[in-house]
Amino acid sequence: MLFQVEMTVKLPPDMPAERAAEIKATEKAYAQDLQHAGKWRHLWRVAGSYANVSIFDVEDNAELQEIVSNLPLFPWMEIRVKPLCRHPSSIRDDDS
Ligand SMILES: O=C(O)C[C@H]1C=CC(=O)O1
Repeated sequence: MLFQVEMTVKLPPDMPAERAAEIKATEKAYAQDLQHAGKWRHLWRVAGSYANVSIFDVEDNAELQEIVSNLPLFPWMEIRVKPLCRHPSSIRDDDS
């Protein structure tokens, strides 16, 4: 199942820079592992914002919940999820 997930990160301004850097490094490793595993298909920065638009390819809602809630930045994120399905006018034969 494909989902579009929009994540907006709002770190507290008083979080020490070293702590923020540590969380971001852990987040990067987690995100890259999921990309290598094919679960996190696309990861795009929203220009001008500390936000991303991502496409996840997961088994079901429960797997998406598991992945997203384990993001190291999850406590400081606003997340919006939209389920996706194929568009009848798409010129592609599959969801690539
Ligand atoms: O930077 C972000 O958009 C937040 C988060 C998502 C992947 C990652 O490495 O950090």
